[in-house]
Amino acid sequence: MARRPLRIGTRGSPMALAQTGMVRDRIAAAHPALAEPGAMELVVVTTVADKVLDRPLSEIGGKGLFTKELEQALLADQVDVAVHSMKDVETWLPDGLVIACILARDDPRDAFLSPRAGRLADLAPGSRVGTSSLRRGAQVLMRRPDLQIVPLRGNANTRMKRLEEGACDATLLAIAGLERLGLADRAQEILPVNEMLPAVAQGALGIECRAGDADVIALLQAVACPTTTIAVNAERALLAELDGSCRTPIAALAQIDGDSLTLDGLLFLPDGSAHWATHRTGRVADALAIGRDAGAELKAKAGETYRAKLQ
Ligand SMILES: NCc1[nH]cc(CCC(=O)O)c1CC(=O)O
Repeated sequence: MARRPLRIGTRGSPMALAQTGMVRDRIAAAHPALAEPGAMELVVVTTVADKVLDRPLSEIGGKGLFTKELEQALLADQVDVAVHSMKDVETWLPDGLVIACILARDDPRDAFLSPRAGRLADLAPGSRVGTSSLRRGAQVLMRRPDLQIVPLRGNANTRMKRLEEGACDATLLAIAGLERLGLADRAQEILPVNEMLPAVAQGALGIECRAGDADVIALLQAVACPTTTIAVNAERALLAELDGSCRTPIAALAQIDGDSLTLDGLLFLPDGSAHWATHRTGRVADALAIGRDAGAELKAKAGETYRAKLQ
């Protein structure tokens, strides 16, 4: 094959490099020609999220921070594909770019890490839970209003280090990320989804590319997971209905069993003082409509309270 190398854009954090390496290996396994030396090349792109570590994401400008520079590199033809955690991908993509494929989802749940307690329920009253995620903070406070939420920023390795240094008594991280880092053994407890509903698309990786790159889109289909794609698209449809950004604490998880789909969604006030829930079951074929409908239900339920507190 005389084509130039497939340039794979990635963030430079340890987790991003680990997951991009996994994606590259899956592409190589599906396309022997791309497994040849030099046929694929990783291009590390630094994003704002990798630089600004002192303020919560919700204040700096949301999850576009993880993806913007990678998208610019795609549009400027500096890379051919960009690997993302789908959780970090904005609800609306820039013109000219598409998510060409979503890979099989890893465990979507959140893990509890603490040197002080084996379980979230066992933390002493008043303990400091470090998280800058409004979604995680709100759900912790729903169960344990006695705990304190303190900000904790940085990539997963940085957060674990700050936990060890005593910046907080416990933290929560996606188990999928810990697994990719080979650090799943740090998890004291994996929280069930009825206690800690994950972020939209948590645990799923996606590959973005230029909408006109038909060859690239075609070759990526070999690593796509149809079930995960449907589930993630249902969750993203819910998010889109709520105009969700990182400023809006939203959790959603779609699960597929044969022809049937269940979708759970939660919308919170950032301080955990109120929340609204939706639970849907339906047919896989109606996934997008179920997502949109569930989002509309949450919006209607939250109504004025939500608009007044969040806008
Ligand atoms: N916001 C950063 C981020 N984006 C995706 C993951 C986890 C891995 C994934 O969902 O693919 C993480 C870290 C975390 O939340 O613990």
